[in-house]
Amino acid sequence: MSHSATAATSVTLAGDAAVVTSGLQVTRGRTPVLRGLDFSIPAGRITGLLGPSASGKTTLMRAIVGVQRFSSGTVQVLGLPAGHPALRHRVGYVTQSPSVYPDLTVEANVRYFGAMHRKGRADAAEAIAAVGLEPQARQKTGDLSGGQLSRVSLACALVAHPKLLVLDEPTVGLDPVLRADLWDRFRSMAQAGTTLLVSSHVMEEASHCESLLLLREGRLLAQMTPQELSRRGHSTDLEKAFLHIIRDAEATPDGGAESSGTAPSDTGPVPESGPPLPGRPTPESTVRS
Ligand SMILES: Nc1ncnc2c1ncn2[C@@H]1O[C@H](COP(=O)(O)OP(=O)(O)OP(=O)(O)O)[C@@H](O)[C@H]1O
Repeated sequence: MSHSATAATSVTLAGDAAVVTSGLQVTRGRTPVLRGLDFSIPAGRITGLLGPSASGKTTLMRAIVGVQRFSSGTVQVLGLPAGHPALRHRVGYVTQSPSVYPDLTVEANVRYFGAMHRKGRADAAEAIAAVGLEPQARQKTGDLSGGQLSRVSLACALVAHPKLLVLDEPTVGLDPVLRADLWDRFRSMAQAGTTLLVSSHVMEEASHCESLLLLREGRLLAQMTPQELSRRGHSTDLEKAFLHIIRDAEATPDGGAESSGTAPSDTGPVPESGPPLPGRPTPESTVRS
């Protein structure tokens, strides 16, 4: 067993797992993107999904929320296959590109998405306050800054009170104060029982998470706590620690992957795929290969 494989088992799962993948393989175009992932995400915690650009973070998130075909393996979300219709009101997904209607006000956008989940005015107001956009509530979304737009998108997901919230780089473009506020918000959501999966390029943000999935080239290098990352990577600087782990993995014969599989063929079976998420006005809301 490789060093990283030992680390991969070292996060203790308390209670139920919100997400469980087994042998997950995804090919996009002709490129094998996820190469056999086996892991669990603990319920009611913040799990960070970290890895270099193009390591497969977005693809993995898409598979979890049910908008990504996979070539083989399984993904269980809150006890159901990813993309199951019963998950529509229970899983929230915020993509990297804000998916909101620019001609509507912030409030109208959030109320629109809230209505799809049978949520009303008070829920919308709460979600807008949670992302610090009360002063902009009556402004047209198209007139907002990039960081504000991202927060509208987040509010549109928060309004549904999802049990699992999947966030693709939610803090990009936010100033340090807003970033800290958002992490506080994520922490209190987790304390209230929400499971959060948050991707980031910024290793410093790993310290806000209770569990980390470290991806590289479509393989799971390790699943560990930030403290373990620091210890195993021999640095309190998590970026340096991650680099150390990557180099360590490169030095092992199997690349240090927690699990790996044969790259699937383009024409391979598609045992499971899910329906689009409802109501997201974005091309992300289609199941694609
Ligand atoms: N629609 C697509 N068709 C073909 N290949 C794709 C498609 N989308 C993504 N890929 C490839 O899949 C790989 C993983 O992409 P993905 O977006 O999942 O990575 P990521 O870790 O989220 O990257 P980043 O941090 O830069 O957003 C990349 O090599 C990318 O080029």
